[in-house]
Amino acid sequence: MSEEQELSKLRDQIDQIDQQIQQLVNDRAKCAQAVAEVKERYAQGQQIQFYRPEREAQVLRKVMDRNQGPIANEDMARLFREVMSMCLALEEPLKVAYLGPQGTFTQAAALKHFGHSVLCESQVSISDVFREVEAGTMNYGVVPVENSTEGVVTHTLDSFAGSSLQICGEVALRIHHHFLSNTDPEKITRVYSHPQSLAQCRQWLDSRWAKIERIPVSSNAEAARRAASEEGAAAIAGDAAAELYSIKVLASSIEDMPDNTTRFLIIGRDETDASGDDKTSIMVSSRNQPGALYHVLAPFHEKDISLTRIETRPSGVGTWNYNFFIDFEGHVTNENIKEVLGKVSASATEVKVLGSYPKAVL
Ligand SMILES: O=C(O)C(=O)C[C@]1(C(=O)O)C=C[C@@H](O)C=C1
Repeated sequence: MSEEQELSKLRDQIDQIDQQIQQLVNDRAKCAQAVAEVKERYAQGQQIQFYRPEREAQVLRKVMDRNQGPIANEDMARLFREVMSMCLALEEPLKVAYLGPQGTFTQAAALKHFGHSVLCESQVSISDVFREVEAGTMNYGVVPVENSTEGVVTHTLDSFAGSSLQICGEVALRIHHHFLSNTDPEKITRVYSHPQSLAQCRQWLDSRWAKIERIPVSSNAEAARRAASEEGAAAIAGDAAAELYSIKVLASSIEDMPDNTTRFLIIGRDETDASGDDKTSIMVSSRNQPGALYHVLAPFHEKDISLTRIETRPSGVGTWNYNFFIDFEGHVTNENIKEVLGKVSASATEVKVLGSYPKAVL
């Protein structure tokens, strides 16, 4: 057989398989439409929850568990992420608010979590994301909460104190920063970026661009926007911003820590059912007395529950009063978690469950 003949035979096979995949994807979409009809039929005047974070996590975990390759587990899960996103859009086109502007890592996190068939709308501040979701103008919101190099995003944690919103998911995103400019490198006099990104690339800048001015701006996307149009300016930003503002990548992945990762939270108005592999976030206000944190944490140790994060923030009430933000493994409906929370409540002035949600799959 000639090369031409061999290729033609294989391409015929690919055409047939594509036809089957297409048919099956549409069959799946029809099932999702039928699911929507059932949800509507049983709604009884209640707000219908078309988006089901726990089910989506289960579907993606199954995809990864049964995957045999040669396509990598994560790549296969991303494909199904998009299929499910399209199916959900047939049930209800979701509106998702994110900390903008366009081209930020938070937008990338929103798309990674929900897939590309949702309507993403950028917001100016974290408070605006909370407000839009609380008001019901947007179905869900995406906000950054912590970075592996720079630590916690305090504004996000503080916003939970006065909000009724629930965390219904988390996304982790590897953050790659690039040094961008459309100017001749010899003529670069300043670099714009968000303060956290400047900090995350400090050593790289010190060693290569020690003499240029570092100018903090409100977002990396804003940095790229300015650098794209200003002579002598550079920006530190990610792929999406570089693409959006057509700005050249002079050096890529310049972050000081190679595993630089940011974690984002998905916030919504509803509680999420258990998916089988969940996390819970709580906020504990405690009395200003010796051993306060010990009494809050001891019940977790007694029940052998893994804490994944703990942050302390001034409560804003009186002086030297604190809120502890604690993340741990498990779902509020698990019996052992209920017991632990009962004990924590006994030693605290307030325990607020910020949400139980599936651990990030992708
Ligand atoms: O199982 C459901 O409740 C569905 O609506 C179906 C489906 C899916 O496509 O698999 C779609 C959206 C939900 O977020 C979860 C899953």
